[in-house]
Amino acid sequence: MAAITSPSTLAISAQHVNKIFNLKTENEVVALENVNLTIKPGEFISLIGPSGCGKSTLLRLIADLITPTSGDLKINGKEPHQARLDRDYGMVFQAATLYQWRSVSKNVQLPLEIMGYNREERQKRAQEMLDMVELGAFGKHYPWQLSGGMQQRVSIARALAFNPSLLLMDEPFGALDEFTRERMNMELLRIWDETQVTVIFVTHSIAEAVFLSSRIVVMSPRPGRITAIVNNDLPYPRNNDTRELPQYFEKVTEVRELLRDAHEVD
Ligand SMILES: Nc1ncnc2c1ncn2[C@@H]1O[C@H](COP(=O)(O)OP(=O)(O)OP(=O)(O)O)[C@@H](O)[C@H]1O
Repeated sequence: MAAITSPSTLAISAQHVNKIFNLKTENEVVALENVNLTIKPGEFISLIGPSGCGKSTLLRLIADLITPTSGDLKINGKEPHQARLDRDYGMVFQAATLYQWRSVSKNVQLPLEIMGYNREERQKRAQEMLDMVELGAFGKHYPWQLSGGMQQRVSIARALAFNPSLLLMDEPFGALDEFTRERMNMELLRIWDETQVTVIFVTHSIAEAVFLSSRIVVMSPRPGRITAIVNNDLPYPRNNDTRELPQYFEKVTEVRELLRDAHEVD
């Protein structure tokens, strides 16, 4: 089931969003302070910043895994809870979180099973998704028979199986070697282009953020704030040649300096 969104609706609208953990206790942590961010459908947004600046917290607020302490947050114009019920997003984490005792195809089918698709529909859709991530021949394999990069591709196939309008990714390639990571970056851009999904991507890597994103959200810690939003007009489609462009290096330097400034404020 596709998440139906009118083209004019923002994918994400965050206005004055605050998140304080352990409010009014001695362990109080201001994880996010006055976050204002709007994301249009089809954008590729990276969240970047040092450890503890609230990147995962922002993603978890969007996914309705936690709720804001104050402020207004809408997903496709809806409350996060409603967006969750409507399955507006799929999620991919750093660890592939696949069920080792289920075949690759059965892992991709899992959300469809929960949503009540019949067996034939599930199998057809899982095969389409596995073809998309170039694992069409691996449906009968088990996750433990696949490399880390292949397992993450299965996670992406599963997250997109029910055609969500948003894909939330929390350091999905952080555990992969540099070479696999660069290949996965290119695969992800191809999938983004094919599906037109809106991506929100958490990363520690400046190079990854610049290669992938149409905009980069720079954050600083204690309290977690957005300190800059960088437009990235490097042309798509991007490929290995993109990484050699002078504009690519300029953008990497720009983001690095913004991160350094954000840290110095701390
Ligand atoms: N459930 C929680 N209870 C208390 N504090 C929390 C909780 N979750 C996160 N925090 C705190 O909120 C702040 C932001 O954490 P968050 O995990 O969002 O940062 P991050 O930028 O994703 O970090 P990293 O890059 O290390 O994953 C941190 O200070 C963290 O300790």
